[in-house]
Amino acid sequence: MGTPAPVAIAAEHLTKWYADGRGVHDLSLTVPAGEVFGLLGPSGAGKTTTLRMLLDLVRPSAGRVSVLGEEPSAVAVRARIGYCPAELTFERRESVLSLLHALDRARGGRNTVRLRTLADRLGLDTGRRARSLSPGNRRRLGLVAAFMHDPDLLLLDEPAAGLDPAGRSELLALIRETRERGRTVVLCARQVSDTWQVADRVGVLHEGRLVAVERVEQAAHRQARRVQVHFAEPVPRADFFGLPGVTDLGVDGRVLWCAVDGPLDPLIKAAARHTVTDMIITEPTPSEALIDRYYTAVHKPFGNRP
Ligand SMILES: Nc1ncnc2c1ncn2[C@@H]1O[C@H](COP(=O)(O)OP(=O)(O)OP(=O)(O)O)[C@@H](O)[C@H]1O
Repeated sequence: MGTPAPVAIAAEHLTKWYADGRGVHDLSLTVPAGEVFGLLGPSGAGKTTTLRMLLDLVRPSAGRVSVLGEEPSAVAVRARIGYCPAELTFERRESVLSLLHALDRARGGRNTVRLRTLADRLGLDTGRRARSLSPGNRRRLGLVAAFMHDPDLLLLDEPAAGLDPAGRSELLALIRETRERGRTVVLCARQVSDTWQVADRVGVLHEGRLVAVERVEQAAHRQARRVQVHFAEPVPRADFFGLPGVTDLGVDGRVLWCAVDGPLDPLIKAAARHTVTDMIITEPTPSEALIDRYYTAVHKPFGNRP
């Protein structure tokens, strides 16, 4: 038997109860080292609470979690994590550069070159005063602070919020490079948009429960294909009604359209009873598939637990 792959995060029945049943409930999830994991969910779903339990900023009410093989409270593990919170406020008058240098010194002072490179890449003006930064620049500063010591685990809460398209694509490039070096990234987002481009897997949180976990590349394959069939003569809709895997069926004279989840064989056999002149099959893009799975999970949990 081979050596098991290292695990970055192992959560078992992780729970944080707030009043009125809010919080995070019974979350079990394993994130292997070297994975980019997207935690998706609408506002209030429990994304931030989950990250805060990984950081020991919130203590679980029940269940347990290990981070990089340790308890989240272990001092040694803190230095190996980079965290960019969703909300960033800076009260200090000093410049962005002084702030970053102070943070670097606190971490052992080895990353002055890397912090400048990161600031340049993300377009952060390090001469400005930290407390006068725009929301987009606060996000850039938070990202530089999270990435600059090249941590083993990055926890990024809404990392693309407030960034312009150039900043977003630089962030995605940074996340990809981070994964190539074997680091682990967990990113939380309300929207699927950027996440599918960079995540290996996504999990969907809904009302504090992890209702789906899916590999991004599999989401597209598991999604129904759209099929359009053209016939030489008009066909009756009844000939195609109730075929296994066929939904959203429509027939208008000589054209039939539908969605097919699973084998195409039943549809092809039914169509072959008529003269087929054309057949067009479209696969959903990973983005369309994920958005669809996401909304299915949030509105009708499908129980695909990790
Ligand atoms: N300190 C707290 N006291 C009471 N309830 C809280 C506390 N922190 C979070 N909650 C509640 O727990 C639930 C999950 O909140 P959380 O901030 O984790 O969600 P989220 O998915 O990160 O949302 P958003 O996308 O809006 O940041 C929400 O209903 C929230 O109101």
